Amino acid sequence: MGPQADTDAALSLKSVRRLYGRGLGAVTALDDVTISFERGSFTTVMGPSGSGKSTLLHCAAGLDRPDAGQILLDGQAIHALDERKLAAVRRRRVGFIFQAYNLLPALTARQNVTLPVELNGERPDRRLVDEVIAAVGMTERAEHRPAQLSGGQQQRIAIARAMVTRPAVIFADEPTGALDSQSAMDVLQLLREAVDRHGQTIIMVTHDPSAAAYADRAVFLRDGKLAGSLTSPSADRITGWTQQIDAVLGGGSGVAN
Ligand SMILES: Nc1ncnc2c1ncn2[C@@H]1O[C@H](COP(=O)(O)OP(=O)(O)OP(=O)(O)O)[C@@H](O)[C@H]1O
Repeated sequence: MGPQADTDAALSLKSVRRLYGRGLGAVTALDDVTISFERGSFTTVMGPSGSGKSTLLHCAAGLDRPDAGQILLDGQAIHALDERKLAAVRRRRVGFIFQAYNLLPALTARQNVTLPVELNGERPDRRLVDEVIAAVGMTERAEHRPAQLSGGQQQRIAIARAMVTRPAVIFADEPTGALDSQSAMDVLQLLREAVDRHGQTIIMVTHDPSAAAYADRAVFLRDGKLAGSLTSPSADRITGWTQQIDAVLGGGSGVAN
């Protein structure tokens, strides 16, 4: 990549640094990170606890601001925006999927899906809402409230909610961390379909090599730096790669926990 961030990518970070605290206690959570995410690609971000995965996600999604560097989201420079403009970026250009689903308990599944559209001051397009609810296999249960749904079903609704604004990037933070293995596979398959059928761009943090194997690329962070990447990663290759960098750099990576 040249000296500028990649304007064609869905998301591009150039020399991004994020420091927490000052003086002797300062922590460099992101240390000169340069990386691009192509449109319509599925990337997983891996690395040991404290390596900077959440900080990367938060800076890239406009939830946090870097101390240095550039971040282009859907071609827009977001690294220097004020809080009001960043909030607009979060509402319109990104979708979020969290480990704890984060659905509103008083709303039905369908109302949870339409909420981001309404928060943007727009009227939900019924056909699009039906389409995303059908895409996650929740048509039959769309009028249920979250408490009446299993964890896997709640996460499917969270995926529909993330897709409904047709964001440039969906960020998923350990989306299968609270699910049994069958529900986890269903959710990962849905994320894969969002990329393959709908051209969605997804960036997912996970510790689980078998979840990471659904992605097109796995990138590894270590001490706030990019430590390498694998394309078309299999769970075995991810585990092997992790053992290799541990052997070179020393210490446990925690990736396979
Ligand atoms: N608000 C904060 N204030 C101070 N230090 C922070 C803050 N947030 C993160 N850090 C530090 O920055 C580093 C990176 O943290 P981050 O949460 O990004 O790691 P992570 O890879 O997501 O870890 P985990 O897998 O445990 O969630 C860690 O050393 C962490 O302690």
